Amino acid sequence: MSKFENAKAEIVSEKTLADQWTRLSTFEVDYTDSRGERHRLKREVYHRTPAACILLYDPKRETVVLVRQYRLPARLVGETSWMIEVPAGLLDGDQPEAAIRREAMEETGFRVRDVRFLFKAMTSPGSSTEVIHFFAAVIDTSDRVADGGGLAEEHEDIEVLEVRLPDAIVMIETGDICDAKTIMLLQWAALNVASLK
Ligand SMILES: Nc1nc2c(ncn2[C@@H]2O[C@H](COP(=O)(O)OP(=O)(O)O[C@H]3O[C@H](CO)[C@@H](O)[C@H](O)[C@@H]3O)[C@@H](O)[C@H]2O)c(=O)[nH]1
Ligand SMILES: [Mg+2]
Repeated sequence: MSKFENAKAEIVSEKTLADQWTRLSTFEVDYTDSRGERHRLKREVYHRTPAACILLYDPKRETVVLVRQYRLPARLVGETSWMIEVPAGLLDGDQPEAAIRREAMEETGFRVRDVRFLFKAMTSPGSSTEVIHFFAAVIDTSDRVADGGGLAEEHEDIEVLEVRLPDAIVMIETGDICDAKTIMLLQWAALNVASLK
């Protein structure tokens, strides 16, 4: 039996603090803790919309397709501003699989054939509603039908990289790759490379 069997949480108020690119709100929650004591908690939530990301793996060359782009928050914590990540994007109202096919094409120029859903994950559950759907697809050089690079009208400026999987794993250790969804997919690839054919 969990210690939270008798715990309870009831939202009593929500106030929007900012409502531009992403809504930020503050909540009051009446929380009855595991000892039966009641407290009023304050919690700020960043209402991120769902997203999807994908491991694109070429088994013949043992390479993964990664993208590099400007990420302001990375710079604010002292990381490089041009982060290396797996292709990813917001669902923008589409189903996760349709969205990741679209993003793979826009960002990398790869037309993916069979897409495998792996899992979904909340990326920062203490403060953000963000849920990312994780996918994998096997690709080869003939699947690259465009340059990628992102949408010019959204000022996306994306570099497409093809990196050998063992080198990408080393880049996690050196800190050259420090994006969580990318680390998760590369580690999944390292564990499951035999099933990617
Ligand atoms: N106007 C405006 N545009 C923004 C802002 N923030 C991002 N954008 C634009 O919104 C678009 C989002 O591109 P997507 O490819 O759909 O999303 P993403 O940024 O790659 O998101 C993925 O990575 C993020 C960082 O790891 C994840 O947070 C997200 O869930 C997803 O996985 C880009 O064109 C970007 O320039 C903003 O504050 N204002
Ligand atoms: Mg993107």
